[in-house]
Amino acid sequence: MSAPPGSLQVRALSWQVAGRLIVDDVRLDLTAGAVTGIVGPNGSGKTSLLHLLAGLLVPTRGEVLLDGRQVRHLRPRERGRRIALVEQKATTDLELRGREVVALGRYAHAHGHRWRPAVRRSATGSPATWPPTTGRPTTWPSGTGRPSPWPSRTGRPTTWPSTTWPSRTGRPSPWPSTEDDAVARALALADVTHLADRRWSTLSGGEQQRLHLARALAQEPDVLLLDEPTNHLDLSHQIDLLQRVRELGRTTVVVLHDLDLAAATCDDLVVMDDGRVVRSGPTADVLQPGLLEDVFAVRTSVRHEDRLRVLWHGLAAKRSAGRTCSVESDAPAGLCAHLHEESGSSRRSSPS
Ligand SMILES: Nc1ncnc2c1ncn2[C@@H]1O[C@H](COP(=O)(O)OP(=O)(O)OP(=O)(O)O)[C@@H](O)[C@H]1O
Repeated sequence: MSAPPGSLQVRALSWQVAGRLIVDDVRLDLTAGAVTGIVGPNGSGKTSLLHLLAGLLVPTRGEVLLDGRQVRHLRPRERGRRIALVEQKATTDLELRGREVVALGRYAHAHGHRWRPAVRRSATGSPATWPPTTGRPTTWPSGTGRPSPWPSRTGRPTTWPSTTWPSRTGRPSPWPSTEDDAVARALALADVTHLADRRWSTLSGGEQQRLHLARALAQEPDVLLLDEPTNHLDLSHQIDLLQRVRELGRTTVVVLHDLDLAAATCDDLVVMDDGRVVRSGPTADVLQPGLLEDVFAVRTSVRHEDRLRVLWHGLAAKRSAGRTCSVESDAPAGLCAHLHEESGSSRRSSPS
């Protein structure tokens, strides 16, 4: 029996911008179908790593392989069919309906159009024009200074795709009913069918976030990349969304800040700090109070009850400068050696 699609290998991956190493020599093996959480402090490089996995950033060194093939070398449409990314922030001033937002996820699947605008690369390596490599808008106009506005001013319909599809000649060709079915399926999977006819600008942050998930599901990807998908959701919707994601059985990489939610959801965890992976492996092995205290500067306990739980008890002593583990820090002595070993670098260890 052949292996299910969607295994990801990350080989010695680094990304540098403006002279600063943001992602530093990351090596990971993500099993097809597993849910892997990425946790780490603000600015530790989680989003950047996710964008490298999606092929949206050009690595300075190293590579990402999807089922043995370099993600960067996949044709945009194939990448759009195989990898879906839900961004942390995505907004638009366009008056799209919920259904149209989800239909954007079908771009890479729809047949009969040959329109292929060029993708320019900005100096930072981010896509500068739409469409992105994942086959849909990677970042909508958001004022973040990253990719440029979508859609362009070339006269494409602003509400596209709706009931028509732009043909090569500019005449609308029918939007296939199979596409409508796929959109309806994605709306149902994300439990947002009731938002299909709502205007985007009238939706709450949580509703928009759940529609973003539906858009990604409409891509029917092998790999689902989610950047803080629960940050606008109430507790019940957080649990519900992550359960739905688990039930999909797709290779999923999800950035989460809530360690307890990560404990409940993820098969594997990757802990990042300062651009590096300080620990990765099965969730229960990774979630150790000593490691969490050193990385997050928070005192925690980890319980194996009906499920794995992470409880926090308060702030730990301030981390030493540069997040290094030093002999003066409160971290257990063994942890320095561990971080040294895991990172394969002396950067985290104090000079002896
Ligand atoms: N294009 C860029 N140019 C300059 N610096 C950047 C760029 N992209 C990211 N950075 C910097 O890289 C660091 C890591 O950013 P990233 O968004 O990957 O972190 P993160 O772990 O996802 O953070 P958060 O938890 O706050 O979302 C940050 O200090 C950020 O300012």
